[in-house]
Amino acid sequence: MAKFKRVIGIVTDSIGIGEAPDAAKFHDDGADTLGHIGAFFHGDWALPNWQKLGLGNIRADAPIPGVDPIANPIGYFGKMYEISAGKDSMDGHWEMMGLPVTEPLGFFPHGFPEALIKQIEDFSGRKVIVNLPYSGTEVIAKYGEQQLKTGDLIVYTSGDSVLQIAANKAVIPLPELYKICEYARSITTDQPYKIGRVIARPYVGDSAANFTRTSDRHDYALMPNAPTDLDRLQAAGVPTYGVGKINDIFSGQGLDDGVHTVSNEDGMNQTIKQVKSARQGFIFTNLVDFDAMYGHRRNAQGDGDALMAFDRQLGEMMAAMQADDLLMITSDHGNDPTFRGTDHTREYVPLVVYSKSLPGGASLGIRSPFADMGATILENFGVPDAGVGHSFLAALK
Ligand SMILES: O=P(O)(O)O[C@H]1O[C@H](CO)[C@@H](O)[C@H]1O
Ligand SMILES: [Mn+2]
Ligand SMILES: [Mn+2]
Repeated sequence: MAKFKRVIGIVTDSIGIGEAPDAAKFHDDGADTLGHIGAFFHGDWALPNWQKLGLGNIRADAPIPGVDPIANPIGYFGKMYEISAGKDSMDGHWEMMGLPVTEPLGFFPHGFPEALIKQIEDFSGRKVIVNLPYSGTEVIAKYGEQQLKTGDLIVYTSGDSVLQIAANKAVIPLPELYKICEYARSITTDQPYKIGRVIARPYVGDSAANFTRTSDRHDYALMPNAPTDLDRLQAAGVPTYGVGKINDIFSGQGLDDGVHTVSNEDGMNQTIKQVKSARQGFIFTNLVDFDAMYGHRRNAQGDGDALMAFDRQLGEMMAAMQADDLLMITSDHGNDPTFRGTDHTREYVPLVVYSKSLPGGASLGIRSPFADMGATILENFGVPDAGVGHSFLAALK
């Protein structure tokens, strides 16, 4: 019988806790999302609920300003580093679920090859402009007015394996944008492209001053190339439920059901709603605002405010939890809002684990790969794992 009837896994997307052992390989040495947000606030901010679970105890040697270690955390705490070739959301989430991404995904720092662009132009009947790495808000501010006049497609990428198409809904209706993205997805799945995600980036507005991206963004990810822990749970009859971007990241594979969300607040409300319901099994939640609204925008104030808002909802969630619930909070990569550039940063991710029926107070140490999370969930539900991760279930005592 499962030790915990329900496991709730929350990914605070892009909240790293200091440079990973291989950060230099990614030119990310010195990155520290949580530490630098704390420093930005001069310690004058607070994450009291997360801190109670042990967030500040993860690196007592180099405390996060404003989130000090405490004497008796009620949760278990540690940090993890990933072994995947990249530092994108897919790498992080797939690795959590037992499938590290070892073959690097296609990465096009100078834009996509002409032949691919031509295929997209031929299919859509529209011209492609930009075709360079860009911040998504900057690219529409710069080229959105041109798009309004011409109906051209704004194609851009980033430091991740992504092909993104920005389209003003007034000139390129949403169904058409989705169709073009589905087509782009279908031709970039295999080598020589093997692009992690094609992303539809709709926005509204009639001038650079008011262009605003909308929440009907859609990610078309590669299908997992092997079974993940979600598939293993599902095959064993353990219910699986995704909140937010989870369904997109796994292309729905291994998920029984789920809900898309419009914000972190909505994501937490949806998760709390499930916790208050009779649902059992694994609830997997992604909170993407930290990443999309603040990390990539290099907005430390916004990131910190969003973390404090999350912490308040975390308090609500802890109050709603039952004795046989297990909560895990972690992240998929870093995105230091004080770092150069606008890309993800290769960092450790925090791990805190909590249940009302456990005493807490112990360290889970430095763990790798992220698959330790999935292995623990599988062991809890009595499902054999693939041997990639190492379960820490026995340490929860
Ligand atoms: O700058 P925007 O459009 O937010 O895009 C960012 O979001 C993408 C996927 O989450 C990242 O690869 C980065 O490019
Ligand atoms: Mn992410
Ligand atoms: Mn991102």
